[in-house]
Amino acid sequence: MATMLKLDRLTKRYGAETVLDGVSLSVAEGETVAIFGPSGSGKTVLLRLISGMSEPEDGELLINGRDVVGTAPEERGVGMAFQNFALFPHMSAYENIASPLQARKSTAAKVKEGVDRVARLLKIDHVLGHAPRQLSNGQKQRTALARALVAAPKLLLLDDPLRNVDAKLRFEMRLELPRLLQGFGSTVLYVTQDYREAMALGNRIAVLVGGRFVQVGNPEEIYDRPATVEVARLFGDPTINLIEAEIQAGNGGPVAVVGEGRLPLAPGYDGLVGRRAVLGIRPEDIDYAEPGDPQAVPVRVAALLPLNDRLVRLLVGRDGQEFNASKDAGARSLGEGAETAFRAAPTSIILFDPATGQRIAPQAH
Ligand SMILES: Nc1ncnc2c1ncn2[C@@H]1O[C@H](COP(=O)(O)OP(=O)(O)OP(=O)(O)O)[C@@H](O)[C@H]1O
Repeated sequence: MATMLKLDRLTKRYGAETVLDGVSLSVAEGETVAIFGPSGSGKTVLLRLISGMSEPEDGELLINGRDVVGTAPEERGVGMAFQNFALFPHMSAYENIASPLQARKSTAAKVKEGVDRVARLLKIDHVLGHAPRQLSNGQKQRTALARALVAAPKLLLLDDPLRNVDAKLRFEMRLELPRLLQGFGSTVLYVTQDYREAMALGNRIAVLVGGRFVQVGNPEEIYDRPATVEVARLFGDPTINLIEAEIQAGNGGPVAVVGEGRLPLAPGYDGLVGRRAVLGIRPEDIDYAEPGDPQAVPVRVAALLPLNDRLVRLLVGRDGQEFNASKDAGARSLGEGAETAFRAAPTSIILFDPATGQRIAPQAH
């Protein structure tokens, strides 16, 4: 598939601060890549460089094979929608959406056809006559999105477009948007601070931390095999459990010593025996065992916390170490104060180097 966007060692500085530190990324035509990272990591700056609103200090930026550094924004064929909606207040929703087509001097009939089509898709066709102040936040956000989509740009940049909408609409849009974007055939860069949104919308996710891509991969890859402890912590709610432990040789293979318990590891980790590692165990991967089970970690249920549709148990080991567990306890009665033990399927345990934070891949067996 053709490459629509290519960033090569793109660097942006503001004074002494390097905000983007040599980022490289190739995006295929028709692909949606979610740019995900914490606040201040450089996501908006990156979109501004691609759109031409600012210029890099170093590196290359190609759109459709053409080097666009130094070219005007309107020559780049890029559409944008931002988190703050930025609608023209004195124009109706219809006129707002129509403005990019009118700027191209399309005929009135073509403009109407284009606006009606996106408005229907985004379910705002009944409010096209309203001024922005007469629209709900969700409708404003959809109007801004419609305006970005109407000109069918080859490359669409969306900067956290759902940040300011309520939770219910955000949930709906998370489900709807991928289909919608696909329908337009655009290549999309989608900036978000919400890992769920990144996972739902991105064919791939580029994780931006401190102006660098720390991992680029598909959602499953990043969730199951995070490149670093930092990436592991950014994905998942409750946050992944991180436990530093010594690796020893057990009867059937390597085990991690956690408090008074032992957790069996995948056989590919037997090269780590005698070393320390950070274990990453996702709350949904924690299973329960009998309190005396030698292949589990004895804990007490310290608290029960409802989270969305689940119940999260805060487990405390004998040495005071805390763990979050979100799996259903099945027939076990694990109320507050219950004594139990936990285990996790060896293949679900992710290991990291305690010094560098990098993931340690299991060796093939
Ligand atoms: N025009 C500017 N002048 C100086 N510094 C800037 C400018 N624009 C951005 N920065 C700095 O660049 C860094 C990255 O900002 P950016 O807006 O890209 O973050 P972000 O990842 O989009 O964050 P958020 O998710 O909160 O929107 C910040 O430290 C910010 O202060």
